[in-house]
Amino acid sequence: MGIPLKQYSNLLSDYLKPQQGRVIKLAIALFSSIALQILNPQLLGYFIDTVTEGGTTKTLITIASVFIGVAVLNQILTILTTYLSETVAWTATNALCVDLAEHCLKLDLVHHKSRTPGEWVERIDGDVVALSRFFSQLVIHVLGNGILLLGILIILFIKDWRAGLSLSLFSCFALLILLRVQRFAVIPWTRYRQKSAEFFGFIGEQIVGREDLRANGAVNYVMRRFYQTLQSWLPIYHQARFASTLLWTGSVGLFTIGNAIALALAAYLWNRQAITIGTAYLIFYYTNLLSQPIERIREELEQLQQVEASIYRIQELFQMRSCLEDRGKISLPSTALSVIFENVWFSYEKSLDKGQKTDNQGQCTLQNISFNLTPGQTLGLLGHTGSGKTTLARLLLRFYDVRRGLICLGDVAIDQIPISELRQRVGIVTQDVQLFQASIRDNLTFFNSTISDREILSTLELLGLTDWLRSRSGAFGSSLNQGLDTILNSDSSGLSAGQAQLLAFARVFLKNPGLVILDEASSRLDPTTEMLIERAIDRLIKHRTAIVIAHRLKTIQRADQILILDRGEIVEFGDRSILAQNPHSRFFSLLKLASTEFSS
Ligand SMILES: Nc1ncnc2c1ncn2[C@@H]1O[C@H](COP(=O)(O)OP(=O)(O)OP(=O)(O)O)[C@@H](O)[C@H]1O
Repeated sequence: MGIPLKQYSNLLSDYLKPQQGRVIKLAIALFSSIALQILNPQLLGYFIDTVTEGGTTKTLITIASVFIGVAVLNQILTILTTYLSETVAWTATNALCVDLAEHCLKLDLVHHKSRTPGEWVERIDGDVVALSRFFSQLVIHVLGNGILLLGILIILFIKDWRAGLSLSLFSCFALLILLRVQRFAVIPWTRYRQKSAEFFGFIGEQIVGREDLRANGAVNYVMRRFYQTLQSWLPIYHQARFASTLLWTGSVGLFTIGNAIALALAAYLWNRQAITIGTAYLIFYYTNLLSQPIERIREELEQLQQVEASIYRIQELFQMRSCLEDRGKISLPSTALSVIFENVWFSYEKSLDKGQKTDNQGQCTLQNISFNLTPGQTLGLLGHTGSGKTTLARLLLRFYDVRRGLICLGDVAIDQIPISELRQRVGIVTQDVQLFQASIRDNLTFFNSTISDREILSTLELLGLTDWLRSRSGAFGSSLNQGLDTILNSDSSGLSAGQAQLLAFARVFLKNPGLVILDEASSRLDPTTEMLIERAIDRLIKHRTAIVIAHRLKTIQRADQILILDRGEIVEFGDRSILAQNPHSRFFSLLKLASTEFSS
């Protein structure tokens, strides 16, 4: 995989620079603690030599007191280091998480649909959390432990050059071996994280579809897939852990060899009276201490294997680019918007270009679509399921770009309009109303605090939702304003389909768009809700251009123009009243069919 060093340093400088002060304090605390770790054994050696040379009790007590003081100070520094490194880590990972989430939100639907929601969560949150150690400890600890290692070797050289030389050679050898071996564990850890993302994607999907799964008796099937996923995950985890265990075993073996060398060397030098017993103890102690930085560096590098996989996947996400270019600069008029489709071809398949090629069914999703709507007109969009009605609506919001042809809104080509403005001026109500676990106010305004409660309440009044809100206000007192604080459930529980759609109408109303797209609910509603919806539609489309994917006769009768799609092609387009009177038109037949159904 081999991520270039520059990418590590870029990541570090981007997210650690804003907390420079804290990082410096962390480095000072860590380096002071290292200095104390090197100093303390010297006190022990001095203590031993003082005892063997018959030093006074007072001197021994002083040395012991300083030793204890240094040990206590070291503990305090360790606590401080932990606190600072956790703070640095979480501040940096939170910032990275925000950047990644923002980046992903800007990606187009092609990217969003390429992964399940759970996979996205794992990739944005899971991978970033895995990086917390990288930010807080990796660099500082590798550097700190490198310095500790160097300090110990210098002391050993000072004590005896033979001890210094042999243990320096040993340390280099141990580090080289461990560094070589650790590379082999990167691939299993990458596979492990990918599998984890897939697993959470699977779980997320099943939770969202739990009602359908239970209703259709698919629980056993889901459980079987759950076990299968776990079964395929386990061997990958085993491989990754096995690679890490190999590293651990290797390092334990190496340190045992190191200790044996130190013991033999200390015994040899002491026998030849080249060193005192205190120094012999020090050589052994420092060799033991050597294992700490080498082991720590190994541990950090092991973390780096896991982190490297996460960094790789994070970079991959950052490198994803939206297929939609947001370079438009032309603003839309604030009135009702005209709509022009001119020879529009579209296919969901990326490889298909310019509308010449075909999709799985042998044709483009939309083919050669041309029609005009003047400002304020309502278009009734009809067609069999899968004929391309929703796709046509998605193109108007620029969720996808056309392959060929032109779409204009308010006489401006839609790729010339800034995407945020376009989506502000086009309101859509889909069948699948998405509510958030937030107050009614936030659900209606989408967290736009410039919209006043007065505006919200008058919109709800206009749409006939005041009684519904009053029933919600009960728990909060009598004030309707307080009722707006009611928290809604994200899964719309407690709301009928009609009420949820009325709330979606209110949302669009508050946006005051110049074009409204309404994908009417096909389910049958009770007469009262149906009446409320009819009234709401009338108010919503008044003084606005509207495209209504209509399922009910009443709604169709509102349309000025009718467009019928069949397998992505326009098979009829024209004035509703003219088509309704032409017995040869498809619309005439549809009306006849609908009125028969209605009367039966
Ligand atoms: N995100 C997508 N990726 C790939 N193909 C898609 C996607 N969405 C829809 N399609 C395909 O495009 C075609 C048109 O679908 P579309 O949803 O526009 O039809 P529709 O007329 O709105 O249907 P319905 O009335 O059932 O909502 C269908 O063949 C569908 O399978």
